[in-house]
Amino acid sequence: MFQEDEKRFSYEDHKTTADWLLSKTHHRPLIAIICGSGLGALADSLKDQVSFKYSEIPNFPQSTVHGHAGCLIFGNLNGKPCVCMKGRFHFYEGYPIWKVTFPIRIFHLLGVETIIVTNAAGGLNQEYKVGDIMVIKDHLNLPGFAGNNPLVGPNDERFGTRFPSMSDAYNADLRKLACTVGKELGFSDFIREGVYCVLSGPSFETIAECRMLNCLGADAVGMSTVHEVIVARHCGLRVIGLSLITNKSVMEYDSSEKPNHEEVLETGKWRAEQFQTFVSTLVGRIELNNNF
Ligand SMILES: O=P(O)(O)O[C@H]1O[C@H](CO)[C@@H](O)[C@H]1O
Ligand code: HPA
Repeated sequence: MFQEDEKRFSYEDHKTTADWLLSKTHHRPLIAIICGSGLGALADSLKDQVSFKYSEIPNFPQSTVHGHAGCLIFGNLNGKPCVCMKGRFHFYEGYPIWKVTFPIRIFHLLGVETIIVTNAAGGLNQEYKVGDIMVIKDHLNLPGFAGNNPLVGPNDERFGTRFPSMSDAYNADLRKLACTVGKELGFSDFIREGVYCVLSGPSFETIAECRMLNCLGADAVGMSTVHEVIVARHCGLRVIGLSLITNKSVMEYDSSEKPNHEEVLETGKWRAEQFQTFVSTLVGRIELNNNF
């Protein structure tokens, strides 16, 4: 399970990447956004863009999944200075978990205060429909139960404490704001609040696994986000998570439905405009430098 043959990045390695980026752009982002599968169009709405391919950024991993372009984009969204990952890294791509979460500490060193983590997810909650947007209330870190937590290993106090709390992982004020913004936009019919569960993937869940996860309290399931959130909270970032329900999890043995990545990307395209409006309006309303 652990892929620890590579040397971990030190604090200084992270500084090298952050300083390189700061020397190449005049932008000083306070909000970071991670685009989930098929949700990369979100990054295109940034104004005054400065963009870097992951391949040109020192120490950055590469995106290998269809629907994850592999660009870091700086710019303004609804008047707020942002940096946007158009493409994230997943454990199933073969990266050690500390590499999957590497960009989060870079955001921290760039001066980011708040992170918006988005993903595509399967809907376990039987009331959820394809196209619903779930504001993440909490998570289940199933790989973490087996010791796969991105904070395993030596702790560098310059990033954060050895034992960070996760009981407040998803900021309550931001969750409330997201629900208010959803109502104001007339999106109430498809805005939900629920629990996201991460699995390592890349295989989708079996029917028995979906049933089990739902019994455990998960409303949606995916293969990302949680590790990023743990590292973000460790270094003091404020977090809001949004899942686009791209497919219904298969819960019945007589169903002929099969989850697939094409459907995930298609739903992303179908909901793209409203998803962008939602995130952009939310960004416009986030208060910055407020000592949360
Ligand atoms: O979580 P994101 O990156 O949005 O992608 C989700 O979609 C892919 C499966 O279709 C998996 O990578 C899953 O995690
Ligand atoms: N399962 C896991 N990850 C996913 C799914 C799913 O059904 N849909 C999108 N990402």
